Amino acid sequence: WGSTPGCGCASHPGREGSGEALEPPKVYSAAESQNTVFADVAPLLTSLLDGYNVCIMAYGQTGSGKTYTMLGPQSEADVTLSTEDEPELGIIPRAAEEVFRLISEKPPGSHWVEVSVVEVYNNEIFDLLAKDSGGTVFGVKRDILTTKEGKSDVPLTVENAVEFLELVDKGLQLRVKHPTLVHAHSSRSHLVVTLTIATKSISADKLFCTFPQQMKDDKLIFPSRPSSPAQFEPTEKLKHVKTKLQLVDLAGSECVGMSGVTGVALRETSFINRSLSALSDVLGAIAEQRSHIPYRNSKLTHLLQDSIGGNAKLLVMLCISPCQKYLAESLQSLGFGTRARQVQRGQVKKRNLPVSSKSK
Ligand SMILES: Nc1ncnc2c1ncn2[C@@H]1O[C@H](COP(=O)(O)OP(=O)(O)OP(=O)(O)O)[C@@H](O)[C@H]1O
Repeated sequence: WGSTPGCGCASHPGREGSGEALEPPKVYSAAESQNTVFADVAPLLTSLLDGYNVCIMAYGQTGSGKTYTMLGPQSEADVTLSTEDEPELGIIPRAAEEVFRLISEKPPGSHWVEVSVVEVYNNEIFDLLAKDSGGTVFGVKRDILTTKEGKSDVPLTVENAVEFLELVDKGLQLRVKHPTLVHAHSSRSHLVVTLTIATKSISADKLFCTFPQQMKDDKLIFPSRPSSPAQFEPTEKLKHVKTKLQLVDLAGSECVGMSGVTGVALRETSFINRSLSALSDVLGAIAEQRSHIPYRNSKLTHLLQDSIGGNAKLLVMLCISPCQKYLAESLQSLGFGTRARQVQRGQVKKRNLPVSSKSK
């Protein structure tokens, strides 16, 4: 059937809890360009370099335009993010380009980027970038290794947006897709692309230095002695502060009667619907400020814990079908969006300041 609107509404919990009224959700028509949508998304990426974890996710019924919104047009024959489709590229490639542009404005060597591409399929996490001994990429099942540093998967370092796109392309070849009655190229898994930005930073009690410094081998080098008494260790070891951008193309919420799935696909649908309902429960628990947030009820919410809970900013793109036939599904998606907008948190805290702003 005809394609869908890249309809989206944004939830910015970062402003909530401050008593400030929320902006009404933005609505985009099907004809709106990817460029216009991204122009509204881009400011959130500045927060990433300011020390916040950020999550941008697309939610909606199967076939409603989530993959188009997050990645760009995909066909069975070609799932690559071709630069020929540049005007149609979605949020993920554009976000990577913007992150590297922002980093290029920082002191050389002060930031680096690690990437992981995983899919959550039937409540299991598969690393789509893992290689076998011959160097061939294949999906490997992973456990979530959540640590205090927020490292929850196995990342690779990338130097620029082109390297990033090459990795995402490789991962996309392995993503599980099956035809359904609603969508011929239906994604059967949640795709989670994570960019971890590591920033060299000094500890808070060593912030008095106001003269030029350089970095070498993770040490601060001071070219001359300060005139005031030493308020720092000249060879103070730098801390690496990590913030995380998680870009999520969720599998579609699906009514079995409509999609006509049976067998393996029916099992997939059941896992998809259960994990989406776990995600909704987590947002509900955060919104109600419950003491226990059920992140561990599904691998999806566990994987996203750092970027939807705690000190994080979340943007939800809701994809809504223009077809009257799918009214019930559209209302269900709007219900999810309403829940996301109700999330109330205290003042969002930055993880730390990057070295460039601290040393001014
Ligand atoms: N705004 C748009 N402009 C042009 N084409 C679009 C737009 N949104 C979606 N499409 C097209 O509609 C079809 C379905 O979109 P898409 O694959 O993004 O759906 P989906 O929500 O990811 O589905 P599923 O959950 O089943 O994977 C695709 O052919 C896609 O290219």
